[in-house]
Amino acid sequence: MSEPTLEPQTGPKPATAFVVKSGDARKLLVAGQALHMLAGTAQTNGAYGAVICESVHDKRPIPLHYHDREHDTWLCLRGRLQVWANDSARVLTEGDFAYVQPGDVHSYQCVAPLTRFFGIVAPGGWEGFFDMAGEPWEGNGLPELDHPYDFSKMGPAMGKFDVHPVQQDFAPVANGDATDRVLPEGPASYVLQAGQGARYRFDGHLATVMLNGAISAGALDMVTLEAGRGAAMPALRHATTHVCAYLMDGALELVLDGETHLLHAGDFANIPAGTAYATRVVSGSARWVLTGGNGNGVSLWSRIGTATDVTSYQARSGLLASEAVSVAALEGVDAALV
Ligand SMILES: O=C(Oc1cc(O)cc(O)c1C(=O)O)c1ccc(O)c(O)c1
Repeated sequence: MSEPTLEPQTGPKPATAFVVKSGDARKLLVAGQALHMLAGTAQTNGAYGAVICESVHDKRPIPLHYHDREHDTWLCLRGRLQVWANDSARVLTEGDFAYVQPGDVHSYQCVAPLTRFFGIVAPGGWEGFFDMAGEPWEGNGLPELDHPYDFSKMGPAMGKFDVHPVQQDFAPVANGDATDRVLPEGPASYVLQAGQGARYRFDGHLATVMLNGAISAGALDMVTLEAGRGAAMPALRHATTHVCAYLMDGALELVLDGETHLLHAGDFANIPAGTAYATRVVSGSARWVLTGGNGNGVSLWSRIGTATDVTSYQARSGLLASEAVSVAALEGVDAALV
């Protein structure tokens, strides 16, 4: 398995399986925010770009804008992240998620000290915006609030990367309501509060669907998984779906293409289509997010699991991991037991 090459992406390169340990990704400074470039279009076969974004505290929101084709997501990991979408605004805290569909006007601002989010933008390629608008950031920690930033790069980058600024007022922020606790049934921009969404239990795991293909027109599936020590998934492989995993809490053993990795909070794994991968929780509990693009492979969780109202994972079945997955349940899903 090769090491990640997260240099600016200039052309297609084959996607490889790799792990990026917390803090080891290439970093860019864009308008006071530090972007950790986890995977780009070359590593994901065009499916999406994956970043961690952190800020000491943004002075102002990103200008209101829309994209013709990009799907934007924010999963708040720490602090307070204000997100505007069309005529509404919410403050996200840890575990809250927001999705904005192409064409919808949006913005965001990190509004508490040291706010951090995991972001996926689909399809891949848009993350080149950060290379064009930003500068390399080698520092540990974050830039000071008054760190200089050359704003002259922002306009050309917006012009090149499908960012259409919109002159309108920022909506006032409102508290979340019941609509923030359910997934929309079709294409729509929305906020989903932590732990809400469609939940499924599967052999000691609790899977919470944050985004699915019905909402994102097939572009993305995102699922948060939580499980206790010993919970295991058998080796699976997707024919077309590109998957990545980002660990939020605990420790997870990941067997990736036959190589065993121990992931801790903040670690990221890139899992291209065709790569066999299996997971086992090796701490008291663990929580991670799986993102799938270029296919519906990550939707397997809503197919093999049992829909539930409970909000925590349950005991394991005691079956071998490979016996717990019903092959029939995978029909129509881009996932196969290895
Ligand atoms: O960083 C994201 O977006 C932007 C940041 C800027 O400094 C200027 C911009 O115009 C944008 C933009 O969205 O166009 C970003 C990062 C991560 C993520 O998941 C996103 O959805 C957006």
